[in-house]
Parts: sequence; C-alpha cells; structure tokens
Amino acid sequence: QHAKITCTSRYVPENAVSNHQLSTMMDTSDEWISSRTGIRSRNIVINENTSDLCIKVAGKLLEKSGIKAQDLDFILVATMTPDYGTPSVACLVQGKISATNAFAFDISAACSGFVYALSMGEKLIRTGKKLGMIIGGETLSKVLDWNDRSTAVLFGDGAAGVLLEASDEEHFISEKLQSDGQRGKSLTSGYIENQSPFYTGTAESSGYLQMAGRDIYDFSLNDVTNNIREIVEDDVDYLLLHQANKRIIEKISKKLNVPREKFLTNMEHNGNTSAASIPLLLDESVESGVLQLGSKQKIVLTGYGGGLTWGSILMTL
Ligand SMILES: O=C(O)C1CCN(c2ccc(-c3cc(CO)ccc3Cl)cn2)CC1
Repeated sequence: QHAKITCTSRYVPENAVSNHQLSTMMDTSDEWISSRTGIRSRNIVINENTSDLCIKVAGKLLEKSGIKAQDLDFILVATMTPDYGTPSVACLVQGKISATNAFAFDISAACSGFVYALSMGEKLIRTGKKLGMIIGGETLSKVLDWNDRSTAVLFGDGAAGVLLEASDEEHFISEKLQSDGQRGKSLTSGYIENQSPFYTGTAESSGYLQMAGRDIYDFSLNDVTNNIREIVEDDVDYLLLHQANKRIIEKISKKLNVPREKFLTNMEHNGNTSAASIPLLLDESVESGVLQLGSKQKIVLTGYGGGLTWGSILMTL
C-alpha cells in the first residue's frame, strides 16, 4: 500500500523577536540581517522545550484530523535539539497524547531531518503500518551562542508535522537521501563533554552551535542543486526547500533554471528552524491555500544541513 499525507499542523512560540530587537542586544542591524538572509523575525521560546512544541503540534493534528491517538502505529520526531538524550522527544509526545499503540523515536539529521523522517515513515506504511505522525521540531535558541552575531541572528524555534496514512493512491514518486560525514564538522552543535573521573581528554567542541557559513553555503549551492536536478526530471508545481537563507534559494533556482516563484519561502518570519522549516512551510502553504492536500499538486521537499545531510522527496499531494 501507498502512503499519503492527510493532515498538516504547526506551532511556534509566541515570543516573536524582530531584527530590530536583536540590534539592541548585539552589534547587528535589520538592514544586514534582512538583506543577507531574508529573515525579518523569528520566534524564540521563553520557557518551552522542544517536546512542548511538538506536543502542541501532535494535539493539533489529532484535533484537526479527528483520528484517535490509540490508532497511531508510530511517531517520528526529527530534531537536533531534543530535551534529553533519552527519553526521545517522540516518546515524550507519545506519552503526553497516550498513543499507547505507537512506537516512537527521534531522527537526528539536522535540517534534513523532516525529509529523512518522512522517507522513513513512508517505508513503514509501505511495509504494512496504517497510520503515523511525523514532526520536525527545534528549540535552537538553547544551543546558540548569543554572543556570536554571525549565528545568533539566523535561527528560530518552532515545530510542525503531518499525519501519514495508508492509501490506494500513489503519492511518493522518488527520493534521494545523502550524507557526508567527512564534512560534518562544518556545522556542529550540542557536543556532550565527558565528565567521568577516568576521562583525560579535552572537549573537542563547545555545546554551542558553530557553523562554517561559507562551506555550508557552497555545499548547498553544489551538492543540493545536483540532488534536486537528479530527482526532478520534468515539471513540478512547487519546491519546498529547507528555509536557511533567501539568497541560497535564489541561487539554486537560477542554477536549476526553475522559476523563483516555484520556491515557497517563509524564513522571513520564522528564521532558520532546522528540521521544523519544511513542515512549517508545508502547513503555512496548506493554510493559505497555495497547496491543497489531495490536489495532486507535484512538489519537491528538500532538506540540507548538518551531518552533512541532504535529501529530496518528489511527491504529489
Ligand atoms: O554574510 C552573509 O551573507 C552570511 C553568510 C553566512 N550565512 C549563512 C550561511 C549558511 C547558511 C545555511 C545554514 C544551514 C543550516 O540550517 C543550511 C544551509 C545554509 Cl546555506 C545560512 N546562512 C548567512 C549570511
């Protein structure tokens, strides 16, 4: 049987932080941020953690769809900012909504996380599962170095997700997931220091998010463009890329010779929300009517970022 996205939902923290507000906290400006990234505002948690955001999304998916939590077979959460090493955010969600028949685990693939998780969910449906929940959620604000203006202004918090159901209709057409650990140190975050009395080494990295911006920019322009080119043979209606930077999306659209207006964007009010960025864009586009579930619109979802990881899924809604 095939898999079909039957519901989308999202949740972002109430605390919207404008570029101007950041300019009162560090040496930056609205002009610099918006011209270089396309970001004008982002939402930053005050007391919530990643599981809180994902639990909100799960509750909204249940409410919107009318499905019962105990009908869920699995819950996958893509995140690079979990509350704990264990329990997983997915298990915290599962517990909170009492999805007693669902197995649950997190997927760590940074900004490709939602695409990786959606791909894995589709395989679970194809091999017999009936109903799953797939959420991308992050509280990146807790791992940012707020004294480093080169990264602190880029990222935001949020969560969004989908219900994936068994269907007679074929929606998933093709995919290509890729990784390159040899370039993994270009974007790191959340290093956990060993504190045992036997440990004599030294911490190789800080817990803060650190990014070699130029290297990630070039990776995105080259490897990601090639991945999309391989997946998209002929025409698509829309492309939903990870919302990292407006300029990179413009450059990729030129390299692919695909009209810029086919690339949906929302980094302007969310910032870069890593694994949450694609499902946030998907739900906002469904809510605005640009995308319609069941419309047969042909879309590409493309994630790219830490790992390094990147990957695309070509599907119809
Ligand atoms: O000087 C400038 O213009 C600066 C140059 C550096 N910038 C960057 C660099 C890299 C990213 C980025 C991050 C991820 C991880 O989610 C994935 C993909 C990308 Cl392309 C975002 N911004 C900001 C503007």
